[in-house]
Amino acid sequence: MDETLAVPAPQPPADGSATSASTLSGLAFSKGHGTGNDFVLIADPEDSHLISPEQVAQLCDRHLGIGGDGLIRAVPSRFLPEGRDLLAADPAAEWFMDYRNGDGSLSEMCGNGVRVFVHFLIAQGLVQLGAGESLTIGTRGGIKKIVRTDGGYAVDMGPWEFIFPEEATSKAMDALVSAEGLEVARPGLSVSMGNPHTVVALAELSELAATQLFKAPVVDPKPVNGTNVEFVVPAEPLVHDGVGTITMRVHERGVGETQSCGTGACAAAVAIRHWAGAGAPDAWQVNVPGGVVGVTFFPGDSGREHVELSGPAVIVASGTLS
Ligand SMILES: N[C@@H](CCC[C@H](N)C(=O)O)C(=O)O
Repeated sequence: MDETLAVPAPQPPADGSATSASTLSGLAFSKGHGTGNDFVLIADPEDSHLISPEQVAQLCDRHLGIGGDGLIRAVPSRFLPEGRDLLAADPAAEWFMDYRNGDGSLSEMCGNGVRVFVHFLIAQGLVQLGAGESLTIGTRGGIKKIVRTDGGYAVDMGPWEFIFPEEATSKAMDALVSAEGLEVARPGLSVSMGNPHTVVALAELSELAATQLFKAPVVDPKPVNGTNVEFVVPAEPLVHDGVGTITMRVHERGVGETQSCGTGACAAAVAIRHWAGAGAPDAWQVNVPGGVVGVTFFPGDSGREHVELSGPAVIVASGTLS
């Protein structure tokens, strides 16, 4: 489907806090998603659209705006200081994914967003990418390499790391996590995929369904910049034909519950594999409310283990802000 939507342009707040933001009226946008994690997408090849956090929140509002879990601005890396640093390391990283959460806050990384971002660049005619070809882009979480596959895109998300490595290795947990619907606090393990995650394993799918994620779970202690929280149920048996399967729901920092979280799926696979111990597989299928993503661990060229995230990307509609 590709249709034109007319959505009122967000107004700068009355207190003048966004007076430097350019007017968004007439701005072209698209709406896309990756396994139900949905984004407002804006192409800004001249870096001429300063979109304030308040405007991001208005555009992502599901009642008063277009609606989305986040907003992605596609901007040439050369226009941003963080992009210029990446270009110095790899001149191929011409395009930068300027990602914001639905509340306007910045995040370092968005795994589903990367796939949708590349699909958007192709749909806009800003890059050409055939099946099996790869593209390098810049993000606040560093340079990412993406391969176009038959069913979507596979992204080298780079290395994972434990946020509290001593606790992760000595106790296999580093936090207690409480959420509405869970009677007692559960152990969590915090993993960075560039952005922070805390993963909690539950025993049953019925327990996962009973967990209420309309409020942010309480994580104690919390990673310093806050955290996304994944509740995960391992399949029984965990591994089939060399692939581990897990089912996940997520509460995202700066958003709320979403249908999917790519970095969260990677973090969940890291934690469950750690808990499963020696012999756990390197290939994982992660079932989320919005679909299925794949996670694979492989030796990266940085000398550390990298994580590949694979899944679909869809552009739903394109339009102009009225
Ligand atoms: N949905 C994303 C993650 C988006 C950022 C996250 N809310 C954060 O604040 O870190 C994904 O697919 O990874």
